[in-house]
Amino acid sequence: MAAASLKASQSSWVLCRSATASAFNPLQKVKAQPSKTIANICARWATPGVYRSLSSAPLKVFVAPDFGHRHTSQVASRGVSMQAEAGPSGSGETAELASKRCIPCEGKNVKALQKEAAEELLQEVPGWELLTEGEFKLRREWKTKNFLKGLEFMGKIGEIAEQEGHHPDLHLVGWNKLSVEINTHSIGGLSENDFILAAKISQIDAEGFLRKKKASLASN
Ligand SMILES: C[C@H](O)[C@H](O)[C@H]1CNC2=NC(N)=NC(=O)C2=N1
Repeated sequence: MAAASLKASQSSWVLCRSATASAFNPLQKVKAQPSKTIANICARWATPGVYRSLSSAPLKVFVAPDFGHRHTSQVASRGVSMQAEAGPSGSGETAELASKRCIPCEGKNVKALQKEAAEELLQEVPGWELLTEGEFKLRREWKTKNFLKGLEFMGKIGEIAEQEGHHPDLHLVGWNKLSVEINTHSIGGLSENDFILAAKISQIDAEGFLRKKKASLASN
Protein backbone atom coordinates (compact mmCIF):
# COMPACT_ATOMS: atom_id res chain seq x y z
CA MET A 1 0.00 0.00 0.00
CA ALA A 2 1.54 3.35 -0.94
CA ALA A 3 2.68 5.24 2.12
CA ALA A 4 0.54 8.24 2.86
CA SER A 5 2.56 11.37 2.34
CA LEU A 6 0.90 14.15 4.21
CA LYS A 7 0.95 17.79 3.28
CA ALA A 8 1.67 20.33 5.96
CA SER A 9 -0.09 23.61 5.50
CA GLN A 10 0.58 26.87 7.26
CA SER A 11 -1.88 27.05 10.11
CA SER A 12 -1.62 26.58 13.81
CA TRP A 13 -3.19 23.23 14.53
CA VAL A 14 -1.61 19.88 15.08
CA LEU A 15 -4.18 17.12 14.84
CA CYS A 16 -3.48 13.94 16.73
CA ARG A 17 -5.41 10.77 17.34
CA SER A 18 -5.37 8.43 20.23
CA ALA A 19 -3.07 5.50 19.54
CA THR A 20 -5.12 3.42 21.91
CA ALA A 21 -8.32 3.93 19.95
CA SER A 22 -9.29 0.92 17.91
CA ALA A 23 -11.65 2.97 15.78
CA PHE A 24 -10.95 6.48 14.62
CA ASN A 25 -11.65 9.02 17.38
CA PRO A 26 -12.56 12.60 16.66
CA LEU A 27 -9.25 14.28 16.03
CA GLN A 28 -7.72 15.81 19.13
CA LYS A 29 -6.77 19.41 18.40
CA VAL A 30 -3.55 20.42 20.07
CA LYS A 31 -2.22 23.97 19.74
CA ALA A 32 1.19 23.69 18.10
CA GLN A 33 3.99 25.25 20.19
CA PRO A 34 6.80 26.43 17.89
CA SER A 35 9.35 25.36 20.49
CA LYS A 36 8.28 21.71 20.62
CA THR A 37 8.45 19.12 17.92
CA ILE A 38 5.15 17.62 16.86
CA ALA A 39 6.37 14.29 18.16
CA ASN A 40 6.59 15.73 21.69
CA ILE A 41 3.18 17.35 21.39
CA CYS A 42 1.70 14.07 20.22
CA ALA A 43 3.96 12.01 22.49
CA ARG A 44 0.97 10.91 24.51
CA TRP A 45 -0.52 9.50 21.35
CA ALA A 46 2.70 8.72 19.48
CA THR A 47 0.72 7.76 16.46
CA PRO A 48 3.10 7.01 13.61
CA GLY A 49 2.69 9.54 10.86
CA VAL A 50 4.61 11.93 8.71
CA TYR A 51 5.70 14.45 11.34
CA ARG A 52 7.48 17.65 10.49
CA SER A 53 9.62 19.12 13.21
CA LEU A 54 8.07 22.48 13.95
CA SER A 55 9.93 25.37 12.41
CA SER A 56 9.09 28.83 13.71
CA ALA A 57 5.79 28.78 11.77
CA PRO A 58 3.40 26.30 13.43
CA LEU A 59 2.20 23.67 11.02
CA LYS A 60 -1.08 21.87 10.62
CA VAL A 61 -0.30 18.18 10.32
CA PHE A 62 -2.95 15.52 9.92
CA VAL A 63 -1.51 12.49 11.61
CA ALA A 64 -1.83 9.47 9.34
CA PRO A 65 -3.85 6.56 10.71
CA ASP A 66 -1.59 4.42 12.76
CA PHE A 67 -0.58 0.94 11.85
CA GLY A 68 0.31 -0.11 15.35
CA HIS A 69 1.60 1.92 18.23
CA ARG A 70 5.27 3.00 17.98
CA HIS A 71 7.49 3.51 20.96
CA THR A 72 7.11 7.13 22.06
CA SER A 73 10.77 7.75 22.88
CA GLN A 74 11.75 6.53 19.41
CA VAL A 75 9.45 9.14 17.92
CA ALA A 76 10.31 11.92 20.38
CA SER A 77 14.09 11.37 20.32
CA ARG A 78 14.26 11.17 16.57
CA GLY A 79 11.88 14.09 16.04
CA VAL A 80 11.97 13.09 12.41
CA SER A 81 9.48 11.83 9.94
CA MET A 82 8.05 8.41 10.37
CA GLN A 83 6.41 7.20 7.20
CA ALA A 84 3.01 5.81 8.06
CA GLU A 85 0.92 3.68 5.79
CA ALA A 86 -2.59 4.68 4.94
CA GLY A 87 -4.54 2.16 6.95
CA PRO A 88 -8.08 0.87 6.43
CA SER A 89 -9.53 3.39 8.83
CA GLY A 90 -8.11 6.37 6.93
CA SER A 91 -8.40 9.86 8.40
CA GLY A 92 -11.50 11.50 9.90
CA GLU A 93 -11.98 13.21 6.56
CA THR A 94 -11.90 9.86 4.76
CA ALA A 95 -14.63 8.55 7.07
CA GLU A 96 -16.74 11.63 6.42
CA LEU A 97 -16.33 11.26 2.65
CA ALA A 98 -17.03 7.51 2.89
CA SER A 99 -20.31 8.22 4.67
CA LYS A 100 -21.66 9.97 1.55
CA ARG A 101 -23.48 8.27 -1.33
CA CYS A 102 -22.60 8.58 -5.02
CA ILE A 103 -25.19 10.42 -7.09
CA PRO A 104 -26.34 8.99 -10.46
CA CYS A 105 -23.65 9.75 -13.01
CA GLU A 106 -26.20 10.53 -15.70
CA GLY A 107 -27.70 13.30 -13.61
CA LYS A 108 -27.03 16.91 -14.52
CA ASN A 109 -25.75 17.40 -10.96
CA VAL A 110 -22.48 15.60 -11.64
CA LYS A 111 -19.91 18.36 -11.93
CA ALA A 112 -16.39 17.81 -13.29
CA LEU A 113 -13.81 18.90 -10.71
CA GLN A 114 -11.03 21.29 -11.69
CA LYS A 115 -7.46 20.38 -10.72
CA GLU A 116 -7.35 22.57 -7.60
CA ALA A 117 -10.58 21.11 -6.23
CA ALA A 118 -9.37 17.59 -7.03
CA GLU A 119 -6.05 18.24 -5.23
CA GLU A 120 -7.98 19.55 -2.22
CA LEU A 121 -10.19 16.45 -2.05
CA LEU A 122 -7.12 14.23 -2.59
CA GLN A 123 -5.99 15.22 0.94
CA GLU A 124 -9.04 13.35 2.25
CA VAL A 125 -8.09 10.04 0.67
CA PRO A 126 -4.52 9.31 1.81
CA GLY A 127 -2.84 6.61 -0.27
CA TRP A 128 -4.54 7.64 -3.54
CA GLU A 129 -2.80 9.57 -6.31
CA LEU A 130 -4.21 11.99 -8.86
CA LEU A 131 -3.52 11.22 -12.53
CA THR A 132 -3.74 14.34 -14.70
CA GLU A 133 -2.35 13.04 -18.02
CA GLY A 134 -5.43 12.77 -20.26
CA GLU A 135 -8.65 12.23 -18.31
CA PHE A 136 -8.21 13.04 -14.61
CA LYS A 137 -8.33 9.87 -12.52
CA LEU A 138 -7.69 8.63 -9.01
CA ARG A 139 -5.31 5.69 -8.70
CA ARG A 140 -4.11 3.44 -5.92
CA GLU A 141 -2.15 0.22 -5.94
CA TRP A 142 -1.57 -2.60 -3.51
CA LYS A 143 0.54 -5.75 -3.39
CA THR A 144 -1.72 -8.65 -2.47
CA LYS A 145 -0.70 -11.81 -0.62
CA ASN A 146 -1.37 -13.92 -3.71
CA PHE A 147 -3.46 -14.03 -6.87
CA LEU A 148 -6.60 -15.36 -5.20
CA LYS A 149 -6.44 -12.73 -2.45
CA GLY A 150 -6.17 -10.16 -5.21
CA LEU A 151 -9.35 -11.49 -6.82
CA GLU A 152 -11.05 -11.57 -3.42
CA PHE A 153 -10.10 -7.96 -2.71
CA MET A 154 -11.41 -6.99 -6.14
CA GLY A 155 -14.67 -8.68 -5.17
CA LYS A 156 -14.96 -6.52 -2.06
CA ILE A 157 -14.35 -3.43 -4.18
CA GLY A 158 -16.91 -4.66 -6.70
CA GLU A 159 -19.59 -5.00 -4.00
CA ILE A 160 -19.10 -1.36 -3.01
CA ALA A 161 -19.15 -0.25 -6.64
CA GLU A 162 -22.43 -2.06 -7.24
CA GLN A 163 -23.95 -0.54 -4.09
CA GLU A 164 -22.91 2.92 -5.25
CA GLY A 165 -23.66 2.45 -8.95
CA HIS A 166 -20.20 3.88 -9.55
CA HIS A 167 -17.47 1.63 -10.87
CA PRO A 168 -13.66 1.69 -10.88
CA ASP A 169 -11.30 0.15 -13.40
CA LEU A 170 -9.63 -2.85 -11.74
CA HIS A 171 -6.28 -4.32 -12.78
CA LEU A 172 -4.54 -7.37 -11.30
CA VAL A 173 -1.16 -7.85 -13.05
CA GLY A 174 2.06 -9.65 -12.30
CA TRP A 175 0.02 -12.06 -10.12
CA ASN A 176 -0.20 -9.78 -7.11
CA LYS A 177 -0.13 -6.14 -8.20
CA LEU A 178 -3.63 -4.78 -7.81
CA SER A 179 -4.35 -1.28 -9.04
CA VAL A 180 -7.63 0.64 -9.02
CA GLU A 181 -8.37 3.65 -11.20
CA ILE A 182 -11.49 5.73 -10.73
CA ASN A 183 -13.11 8.54 -12.66
CA THR A 184 -16.59 9.44 -13.85
CA HIS A 185 -17.03 8.03 -17.35
CA SER A 186 -20.12 10.15 -18.09
CA ILE A 187 -18.10 13.38 -17.79
CA GLY A 188 -14.68 12.02 -18.75
CA GLY A 189 -13.16 13.40 -15.61
CA LEU A 190 -13.33 13.49 -11.83
CA SER A 191 -16.43 14.22 -9.74
CA GLU A 192 -17.04 13.95 -6.01
CA ASN A 193 -18.43 10.47 -6.71
CA ASP A 194 -14.92 9.26 -7.44
CA PHE A 195 -13.57 10.50 -4.11
CA ILE A 196 -16.53 8.98 -2.27
CA LEU A 197 -15.84 5.63 -3.94
CA ALA A 198 -12.11 5.93 -3.17
CA ALA A 199 -12.89 6.71 0.47
CA LYS A 200 -15.21 3.71 0.73
CA ILE A 201 -12.53 1.49 -0.80
CA SER A 202 -10.01 2.88 1.69
CA GLN A 203 -12.35 1.85 4.50
CA ILE A 204 -12.18 -1.83 3.50
CA ASP A 205 -10.18 -3.73 6.13
CA ALA A 206 -7.61 -4.99 3.64
CA GLU A 207 -5.30 -6.58 6.22
CA GLY A 208 -6.15 -10.12 5.15
CA PHE A 209 -5.57 -9.48 1.46
CA LEU A 210 -2.31 -7.55 1.43
CA ARG A 211 1.34 -8.39 1.81
CA LYS A 212 2.71 -6.88 5.01
CA LYS A 213 4.90 -3.87 4.37
CA LYS A 214 7.62 -3.06 6.89
CA ALA A 215 7.10 0.48 8.16
CA SER A 216 10.30 2.42 7.55
CA LEU A 217 11.86 5.41 9.28
CA ALA A 218 12.77 8.23 6.95
CA SER A 219 14.68 11.40 7.73
CA ASN A 220 12.74 14.63 7.85
C1 LIG B 1 -26.31 3.36 -16.06
C2 LIG B 1 -25.19 3.36 -15.04
O1 LIG B 1 -25.67 3.75 -13.78
C3 LIG B 1 -24.13 4.37 -15.45
O2 LIG B 1 -23.59 3.98 -16.69
C4 LIG B 1 -23.02 4.47 -14.40
C5 LIG B 1 -22.39 3.12 -14.09
N1 LIG B 1 -21.16 3.28 -13.37
C6 LIG B 1 -20.37 4.34 -13.57
N2 LIG B 1 -19.13 4.39 -13.04
C7 LIG B 1 -18.30 5.43 -13.31
N3 LIG B 1 -17.05 5.43 -12.76
N4 LIG B 1 -18.70 6.43 -14.09
C8 LIG B 1 -19.91 6.50 -14.66
O3 LIG B 1 -20.22 7.45 -15.37
C9 LIG B 1 -20.84 5.43 -14.39
N5 LIG B 1 -22.06 5.42 -14.86
